[in-house]
Amino acid sequence: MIAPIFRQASLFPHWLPVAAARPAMSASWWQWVASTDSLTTRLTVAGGAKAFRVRLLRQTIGLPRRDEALALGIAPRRNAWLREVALCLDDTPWVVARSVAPLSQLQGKGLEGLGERSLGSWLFQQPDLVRGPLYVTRHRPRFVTEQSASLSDSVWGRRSVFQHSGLSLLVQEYFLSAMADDLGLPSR
Ligand SMILES: C=C(O[C@@H]1C=C(C(=O)O)C=C[C@H]1O)C(=O)O
Repeated sequence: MIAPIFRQASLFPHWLPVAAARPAMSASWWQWVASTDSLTTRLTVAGGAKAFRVRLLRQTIGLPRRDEALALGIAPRRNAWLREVALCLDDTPWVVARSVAPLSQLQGKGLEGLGERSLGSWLFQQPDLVRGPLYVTRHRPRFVTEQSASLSDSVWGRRSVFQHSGLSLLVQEYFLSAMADDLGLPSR
């Protein structure tokens, strides 16, 4: 039984440690949200015969949101590298993601030229990669709301900070209703 406090996104804190969100989550969604290996690989496998593709929505230099700067431990009014993508199966977005990194840490990493290649595929090839704790939200991804209603129709969102060779990268991923529909996953 799901505790009543979790029924409304407005009563669910913006970001909760993943273990604290577990009572509100079905076992099937837990398998996705609490996983710490490559989401790109998981989506490719779950998609079966469907083609996996990263659709680049926006890659730019701009101000992080305040909560993003806090998560990275950087000054909120400093420009950062921002990347927003939709992870699609047969052109249907299943996940939207927004990644943020401090500009000063990007030198020599080659991320500017990543384009529609998966950031995850690159990250998980790095031998010294360390992933920080996962946090979960029921709120929708605000960064895509102006672009399309279906891109912001999320079931769960999660985020964590990756560390690799002096780079801290905040990766935020929102699992969309279209993914739940295609995979027959529950509404929560
Ligand atoms: C972190 C991963 O990378 C994925 C790919 C992303 C991209 O290309 O921008 C963004 C977030 C992820 O969903 C992963 O595969 O686990």
